[in-house]
Amino acid sequence: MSLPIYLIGARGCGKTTVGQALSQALGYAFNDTDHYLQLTTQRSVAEIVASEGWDSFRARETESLRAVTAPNTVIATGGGMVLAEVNCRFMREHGQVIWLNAPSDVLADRLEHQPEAAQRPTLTGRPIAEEMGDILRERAHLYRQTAHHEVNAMQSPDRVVEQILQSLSLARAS
Ligand SMILES: Nc1ncnc2c1ncn2[C@@H]1O[C@H](COP(=O)(O)OP(=O)(O)O)[C@@H](O)[C@H]1O
Ligand SMILES: O=C(O)C1=C[C@@H](OP(=O)(O)O)[C@@H](O)[C@H](O)C1
Ligand SMILES: [Mg+2]
Repeated sequence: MSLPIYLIGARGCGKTTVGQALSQALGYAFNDTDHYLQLTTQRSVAEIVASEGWDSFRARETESLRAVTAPNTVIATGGGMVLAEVNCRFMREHGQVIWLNAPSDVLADRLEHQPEAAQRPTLTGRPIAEEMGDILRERAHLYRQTAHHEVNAMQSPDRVVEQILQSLSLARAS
């Protein structure tokens, strides 16, 4: 039995994409807190936020984190998971936490190509490039202090997976 692996980081850093590939590489299950929420509520993130507001979405997100936590599982979290200290503590106590780090211009570029508006309603009302700059300024310290390992997310998904595996095996060996 191995501890769950949590992927954290801002929108567009690749948590969902890399998480699926990492789970296959390890032979683990895969889960995603946003997918879990969509499945259990039958609503998109945008619909939940529009009808209940962000505070309610954040409360549901905390419940999802607990619900999807299981051994031998890779868990892609939503970008705002670290906003609640209780979530940060929970992830550090229950598994290995990996931060997929990329600069705001790279994130904005990915999100402009693949906005997935139902999954990512605006956080600030500002244009995406400015929004991602604001978000990283606000959250970078939370990602940094919550993560056991930081990985450069500006590489191909396969390379990111390799780097994560390397970080985890080095951690096990030491
Ligand atoms: N390492 C990567 N290199 C290039 N594009 C990526 C990478 N990881 C993810 N993407 C692309 O960026 C977008 C957001 O990826 P996603 O996995 O949904 O990110 P997150 O779950 O962190 O918001 C998708 O279009 C995806 O194909
Ligand atoms: O950064 C955020 O606050 C959010 C990121 C989204 O997930 P991804 O990071 O998977 O896009 C989703 O949870 C929601 O729109 C809020
Ligand atoms: Mg995602």
